[in-house]
Amino acid sequence: MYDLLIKNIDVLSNDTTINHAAIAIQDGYIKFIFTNKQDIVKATAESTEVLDGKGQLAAPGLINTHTHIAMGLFRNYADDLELMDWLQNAIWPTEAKLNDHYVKYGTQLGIAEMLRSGTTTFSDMYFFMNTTAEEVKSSGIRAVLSRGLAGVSPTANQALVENADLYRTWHGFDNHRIKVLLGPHAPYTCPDDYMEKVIALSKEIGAGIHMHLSETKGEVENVIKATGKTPIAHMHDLGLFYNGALAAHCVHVTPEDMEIMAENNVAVAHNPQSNLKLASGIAPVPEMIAKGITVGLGTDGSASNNNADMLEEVRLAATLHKARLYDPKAIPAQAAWNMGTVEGAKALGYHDLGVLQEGYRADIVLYNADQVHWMPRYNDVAALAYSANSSDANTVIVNGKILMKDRELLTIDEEKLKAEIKNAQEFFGHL
Ligand SMILES: CSC[C@H]1O[C@@H](n2cnc3c(O)ncnc32)[C@H](O)[C@@H]1O
Ligand SMILES: [Zn+2]
Repeated sequence: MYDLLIKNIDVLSNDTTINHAAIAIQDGYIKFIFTNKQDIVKATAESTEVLDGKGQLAAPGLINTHTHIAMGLFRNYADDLELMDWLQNAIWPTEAKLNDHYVKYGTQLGIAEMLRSGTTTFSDMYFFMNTTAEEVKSSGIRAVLSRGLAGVSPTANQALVENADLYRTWHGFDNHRIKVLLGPHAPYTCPDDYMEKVIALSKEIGAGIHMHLSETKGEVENVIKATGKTPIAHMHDLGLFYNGALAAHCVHVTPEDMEIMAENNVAVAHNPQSNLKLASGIAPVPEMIAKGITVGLGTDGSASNNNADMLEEVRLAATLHKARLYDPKAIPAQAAWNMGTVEGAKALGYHDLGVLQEGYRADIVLYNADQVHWMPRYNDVAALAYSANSSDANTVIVNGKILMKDRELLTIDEEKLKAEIKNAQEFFGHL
């Protein structure tokens, strides 16, 4: 018996579209992709639920490797500022007013937005993460959660305890639908003695690391001034990369940094929209990929993006580097799509996610491809990278479960959510 069969569907598997196929799902995995008519008739009789995918393209769900998802609460709140001004004078004073209630609805807002735009996994770094985990559990989305850690904070040691508790409670939940990492925020908030505690904790409990690194020129200059080394080289010398790491941004990295990253399994979360909007710069992504570094895509928070739409990041990744290098092949459509899916999955430690293939996890988006802006259908990867709208995502499946059907969210009460976000806006007020 199959739990779910999606039939009459075109399936994007790697770089090829398989027409008139059926996807059989069992226990959260893609069991078979059938093309033979008789097999499909038989599987239909053997399935608990059958979805008709007529006119739709099944593609892997998008994977957001770096966000602060509850920051949707501060969307369009403080714009047109560079990173440190934005953090110190707008965001951090406002975040001081956060509590479980607001993080709950901020997280729900982000999950609703992600599901509606075809994202099925997100990697988050924020506060009140037990609440975030509860929202991930109830919504059905996949997530890798890190409790943000700042060594300069009065609650720095308590935050370490909370991150360890988060790991012990949630890591591995629902066949690794939830994973947990440690989240040291950045070199400018985590002094060396604190980083040593983070590394020791990582070794003690076996948790991986997620950290902002080399985001701005100023950050790199300050670390060089203090240590004589770049942030990447300095963190390497402290031992942070003993078991790899997920590094967000890496905009200002040297060829020597890239060697360290490649040799030490440091994966990158590239956030092109946030880096542009905060005027941080453009990460040397083609150069990193050429060195063998795994690069996924992220939105960063919706206060610096200002949305959680991963299809926009795929498009930017495919176009930005062409213009920077005057090279139309710098990041081809397929490479950008892979960064938004299977490469992002690898960056988060999932090696059976991000491709529609037998034996892979069943995180699937059905796009309504029977629309004029998809036609003619020469190349579906190019369509996704260059022509599609994220609202073309019609039905979303995570871990074999349908979370959005015909654009209706099945696990989130959107009317209640919108009312709660209006209340939150009143609470936080204007700057
Ligand atoms: C300690 S929880 C995460 C922390 O990070 C802040 N943040 C949001 N966007 C960025 C960014 O681009 N670089 C560095 N820090 C960022 C967020 O507001 C939280 O305070
Ligand atoms: Zn960030």
